[in-house]
Amino acid sequence: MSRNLKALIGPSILNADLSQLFEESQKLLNNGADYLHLDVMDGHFVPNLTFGHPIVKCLRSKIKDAFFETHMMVSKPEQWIAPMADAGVNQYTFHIEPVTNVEDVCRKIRESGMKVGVAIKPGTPVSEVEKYISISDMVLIMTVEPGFGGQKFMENQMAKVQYLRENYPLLNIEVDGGVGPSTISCCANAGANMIVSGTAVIGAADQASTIKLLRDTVQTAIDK
Ligand SMILES: O=C(CO)[C@@H](O)[C@H](O)COP(=O)(O)O
Ligand SMILES: [Co+2]
Repeated sequence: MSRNLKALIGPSILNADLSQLFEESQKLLNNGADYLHLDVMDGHFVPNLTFGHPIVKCLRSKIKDAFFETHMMVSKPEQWIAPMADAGVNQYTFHIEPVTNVEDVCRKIRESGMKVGVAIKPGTPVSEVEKYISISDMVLIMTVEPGFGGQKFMENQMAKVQYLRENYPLLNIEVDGGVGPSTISCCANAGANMIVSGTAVIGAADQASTIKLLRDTVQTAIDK
């Protein structure tokens, strides 16, 4: 794999104690998280609700320098670009499934100063997202049906990761859903370099060593 790639671990705070959002987030960063993955759900694109830009803005007011990725599980991603940029988001990752003009959304995200992530659900073919790689900074391959933390990792999604890594050696490929110590080798060997992990990190007795294990496994596969 290309040595120019970097293994990055972005814990999801979805299953954390959200009444302590700042403390939980700061703890993850102190324990070595490379970035925070913030799951935004609108109750329409997915059957669950979380939080939006006002909460992200509050978190940003207390955490100045961490990289924030918002995973936008929403039906109208275009609607939240400006508010999320204003809230201090660094990367805006959105699902392409409900969007008719993906190029437009990518351009608007970039113009607002954020990085662009494009995401697909397990049922969406990789060819659907491949079209947008040249105008994106990252592709997210979901390894569960989006909507809830704590689900079982879908190993059959690794074929998509493998295909992308073989064809795009420098692409940032993120996986999200059911990723933890027992599934990380699968992700690393397929070629993912950006790892979202929720329950496995939040619930770990030792967060720092869990984050390190995830990162070391991925970096070792990259350096092979
Ligand atoms: O986007 C999602 C779920 O829709 C994820 O970010 C998960 O919330 C990650 O949590 P685990 O599956 O690792 O518990
Ligand atoms: Co997510």
